[in-house]
Amino acid sequence: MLIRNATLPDGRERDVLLEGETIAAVGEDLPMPESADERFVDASGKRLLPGMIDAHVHFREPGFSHKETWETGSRSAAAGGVTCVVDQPNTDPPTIDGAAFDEKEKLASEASLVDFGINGGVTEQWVPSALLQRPMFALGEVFLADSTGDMGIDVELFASAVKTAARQDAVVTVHAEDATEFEPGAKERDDADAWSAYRTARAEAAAVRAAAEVGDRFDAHLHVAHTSTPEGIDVAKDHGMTCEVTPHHMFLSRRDLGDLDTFGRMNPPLRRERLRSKVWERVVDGTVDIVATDHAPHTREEKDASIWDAPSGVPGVETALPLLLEAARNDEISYERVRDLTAANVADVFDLPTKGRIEAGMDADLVLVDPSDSREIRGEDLHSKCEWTPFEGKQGVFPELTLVRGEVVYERFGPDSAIEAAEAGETANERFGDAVGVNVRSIERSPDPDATATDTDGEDGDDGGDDRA
Ligand SMILES: NC(=O)N[C@@H](CC(=O)O)C(=O)O
Ligand SMILES: [Zn+2]
Ligand SMILES: [Zn+2]
Repeated sequence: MLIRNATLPDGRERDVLLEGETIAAVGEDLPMPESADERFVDASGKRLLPGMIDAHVHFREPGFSHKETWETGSRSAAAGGVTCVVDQPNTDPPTIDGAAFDEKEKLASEASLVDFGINGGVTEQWVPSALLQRPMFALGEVFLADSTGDMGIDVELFASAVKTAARQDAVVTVHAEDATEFEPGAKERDDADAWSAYRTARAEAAAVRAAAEVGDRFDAHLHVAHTSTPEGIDVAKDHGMTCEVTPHHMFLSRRDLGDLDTFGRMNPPLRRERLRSKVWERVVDGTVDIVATDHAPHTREEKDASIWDAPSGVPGVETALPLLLEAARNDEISYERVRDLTAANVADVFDLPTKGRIEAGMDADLVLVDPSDSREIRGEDLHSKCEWTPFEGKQGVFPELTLVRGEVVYERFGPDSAIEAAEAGETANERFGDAVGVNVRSIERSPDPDATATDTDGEDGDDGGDDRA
């Protein structure tokens, strides 16, 4: 494929030539393809970005396929310009041992339209040696307070997990809320804002501080998931941790709960508008490392309950890049910053040397958008199983074309897309032969074979069940 005259995030206009799964060349006036099998895309006036790497999704399989599946979640990702996702461990069974990891990896390999990583989780029953022997993306999200799945753990188990991960150079991603800082008085209320009043902003900063202490002790790479407050972000960065921000904490606040009602319940919760705007400042100015969606779908029926009974979490994988591109189109953030937050920095934080940039030799994970084509976001147009969005009515710039390692996985106007295949009742595998998605840790991503060594000072045994931490 030759993509001609695309505007790159830094504003240069270039041709991009793809060969197989990789970007073969980025240059000016590259020769037209000779073979009729090769495709030519005129990208004049359009923006080409590296595909988003979403380091935080909950695709719900195995266990909760009524909420989302690898097929529907990855379809939603592809349509939103996300070419690689990282799945979190609060499934059923939870991804805490070898068998659960293998089961999830099989499901993802068979159905995912986009590349993926699978995280390993930590509970009293986790089997660290089995997880670390596998192509696990990172450890996490490790829950310092209960969220969906009730996988909250105490600080001692957290410290032991961080110690184990640090010895193997695995990143640990942390859900940082400290339940001892929640506000029990809020439980008297039953309006949707009570959730935000209950799970306080100070609970985040306290947990980030506690995590930082543990991280320092073991010289570990800690990454704080879904930071939602300026203080949480600042504490994380002051302690040398990396951090992510979700689209809902960038673009929504407690003011929106009047409309969202219980559909706006998530962990950490929406914050005051004053805090939201300071979070956004830190996204724009480069303090925040990455944007990750925490795509956490639940059905309408499940969300339509009292604020204390509704499950926590909102979908977001399909709307994150479109919302950021809308902000870029309105000069609220630069395209380069969008590239860094959604791709380049993610590849750096999680060490994915062939992803996140449009350069010769990199994976051909690409998104083409027409910046003048801003559309209203409507839940019914999205491809996730949950069919609703907290961003209903906002504007977004959606992809025209999404490629994963050179393969078209989404094309808005063309027939050659996996989404069309799905809509015609074909699976992605039927349309493309082999599955498109590949576990990014299992394909030549680990330059140092010792980095995945299994021996951890003899403390953890084989792939057995008798080595629980
Ligand atoms: N964010 C949420 O509110 N919910 C997530 C879990 C999580 O990320 O804490 C979910 O899996 O539903
Ligand atoms: Zn979380
Ligand atoms: Zn999450």
